[in-house]
Parts: sequence; structure tokens; C-alpha cells
Amino acid sequence: MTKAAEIEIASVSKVYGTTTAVHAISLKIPAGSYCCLLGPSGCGKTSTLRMIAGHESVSSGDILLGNKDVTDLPPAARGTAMMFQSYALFPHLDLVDNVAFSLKMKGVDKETRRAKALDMLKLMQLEPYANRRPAQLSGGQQQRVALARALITDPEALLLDEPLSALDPFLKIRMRAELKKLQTALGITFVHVTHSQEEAMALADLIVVMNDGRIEQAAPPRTVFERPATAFVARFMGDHNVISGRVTASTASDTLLSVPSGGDFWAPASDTPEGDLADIAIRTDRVRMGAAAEAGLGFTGTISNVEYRGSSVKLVATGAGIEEFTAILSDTMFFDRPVKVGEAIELSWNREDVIVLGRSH
Ligand SMILES: Nc1ncnc2c1ncn2[C@@H]1O[C@H](COP(=O)(O)OP(=O)(O)OP(=O)(O)O)[C@@H](O)[C@H]1O
Repeated sequence: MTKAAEIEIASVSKVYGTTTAVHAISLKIPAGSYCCLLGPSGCGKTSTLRMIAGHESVSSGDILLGNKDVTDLPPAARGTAMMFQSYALFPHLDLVDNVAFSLKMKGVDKETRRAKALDMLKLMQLEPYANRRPAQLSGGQQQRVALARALITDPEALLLDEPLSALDPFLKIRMRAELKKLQTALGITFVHVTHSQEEAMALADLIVVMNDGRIEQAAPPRTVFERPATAFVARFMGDHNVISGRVTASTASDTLLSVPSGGDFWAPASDTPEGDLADIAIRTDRVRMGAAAEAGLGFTGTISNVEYRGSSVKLVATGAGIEEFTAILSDTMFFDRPVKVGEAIELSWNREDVIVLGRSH
């Protein structure tokens, strides 16, 4: 089970009646990688996954699996397998028959399919439960049965629709680690739909951030976090402050961003012409208390919330035309000079911490 396929999505759209759920997206998912489709509810990630699986037709565009055009092939002929959010297990069948089901559909003889199902159950450490029915298992065990059932067809790519959403928080983190281990061991391509940025960061080699049927950014987790492409990505990934304003001056090296009825902020040179709207992001953990070293790298705000988090303290401030600006300070930094809600405070950051964001489509 080591054949992995690259997945290529070429200008794929999905239209349901009058709703365009996916707008001509293009994406290459490298063979053997762990890809997470990430975005808020309704952004088109499940539609995209279902089109890769063949459970949903493509309105326009092509889907290639390892250079083979699978756009018009039925799900079972594609080389993909899908694991559903609800696991979709048959309640009246024991685990062996649940796992062996797709082989039965393919006409594989009983002895061969039962032996293969037992192998898969062994891989998932479920052998002792082989004769149980799904209702006699825990949530985590049911999830492993669903994985075994998807993997029994030796797919080149495994497609997972919110695979962890039915689990409690503790199990979610444990199963997350198991999914990653499994993907590494099998070496096949995984495409995993989630709305949790934490899950995507923990698992993915490639994060595809979707918004309103379009791809905002497709990059490794560290790039998405450190260099979010758009204001949407910066806000959705969290841990970033976004300042939106208008470019009021620019030189070869600097841009001045003016917040409407607010402050002026420094940004590196960008292509945005004077007078146009622009966004910058500053990581919440790069903000400090104290005056800015240079103009445009800070502001005086009023504290609207203080949250103690153990090793850090989260401050939220308002000022300079910015409604909500968050600073995550180390506990020592905060307790050196504790501040309270309602107090005025100077917040600042360094030039190298200013990220210029692109515009969404
Ligand atoms: N069968 C359908 N008929 C009509 N509209 C649909 C259908 N399936 C999805 N949609 C619409 O297409 C858009 C994208 O839906 P999709 O399920 O792909 O999003 P999603 O990002 O996976 O959301 P969620 O996280 O809530 O599952 C939504 O506006 C949704 O209402």
C-alpha cells in the first residue's frame, strides 16, 4: 500500500442551481502529502472533496489523479477512498463485514475479503473487536473502523470529511496524532476537510484556505501562519491583528497606511497605489507594551479586556481607529507592569513584524 497519487484540480467549479459553491479553483496536491482543506462553514471545502471522490459531479474543469483524468469516472474506479463525517457504518454488520463491504461489492470471494478485513482491523488495533457491531464500540474505535473500511481498497488517496468532528476534545487530539502516523506509515495522499485551523496546522503539509468558493492561500502551515496572503487568512488563522486603511503616501521603501479617523501606520513598500485600500497584519505575540521606537509602529489604546492564560496574558485594546487589537504578553512582561481594563496603554511592534496582505478575489 505505498502507491500515492498527485491530485490535480484544474479550474474546477461547482454550481448547485443558482449557487456557485466552488469558483474555478486550481490546485496541485503532491503525491504522498497530507493536505487540509480549511475554511468556515459553506466555503466549498466539502463540495471540493466530494468532487475529488466522484460523489459530486464537476460543473466545469478537470480532476486528475496521478496524471489520469478521473473527472467522469465513478467513485470506485478512481483510486480514491472516502471516510465520511458520520462514519456511515452498517449497524447490523459486525466489524469484519463492515470493513469487507467494498470488496464484497467488487465480487471478491468471502475468504479473501475476510482475511483482508482482518488485516485492516489489525492495522487499526481493532482485531479483538472483529465480531462486534459498531454500536458496541467507542467513538474513537468507530472512527478507526471507518478508516479501515476506506483503506481496504488500497486507495492512492484517502479523502476525509471532518473525520474528527464527532469526537470529544481529548479523543480528537489523540486520533489526530493517529491520523498523522497512519498517513506517514501508508505514504498515500490524504485530503482532510476541517474548519479547525489548529487541526490543519497540526496535520497538514499543505493547507488550502478556502473562502466563499475560492482558494485564498495554498501553502505549508508555517507559511500560512507567518505570511498570511490576505486579511481573510490572517483573521481565520487567528493570532494576528489586521489593520485596514488607505495608502496615503508611498516611497520606494515605505508605505503609510492611514486608518479612517484613526492613526497612521508604517508598512513596507507595496504595489498598492496611493488612495487605495490596503491591509497589514501584526502577530499578537509580536506586540509589546511601551512606546514605539519609530512613528507608525504603535499607538496608544485603551484596554478593553485582560485575560490571564497561565504562561501568557491576553490584552485587548481599542484606539487609533482600531476596534480590537490583541497583544499576547508573557506573564513576566505583564506582571512587571500590570494594567487594568480602562487604562490607557502604549502598544508597539518592530518594522520586521509588519506583514503586507494582498486583496481577496
Ligand atoms: N446539494 C446542494 N444543493 C444546493 N446547494 C448546496 C448543496 N451542497 C452544498 N451547497 C451549497 O454550496 C456551498 C458550499 O457548501 P459546502 O458543503 O461545500 O461547504 P463547506 O465548506 O464544506 O461547509 P461545511 O463546513 O458547513 O460543511 C454552500 O453555500 C452550500 O449551501
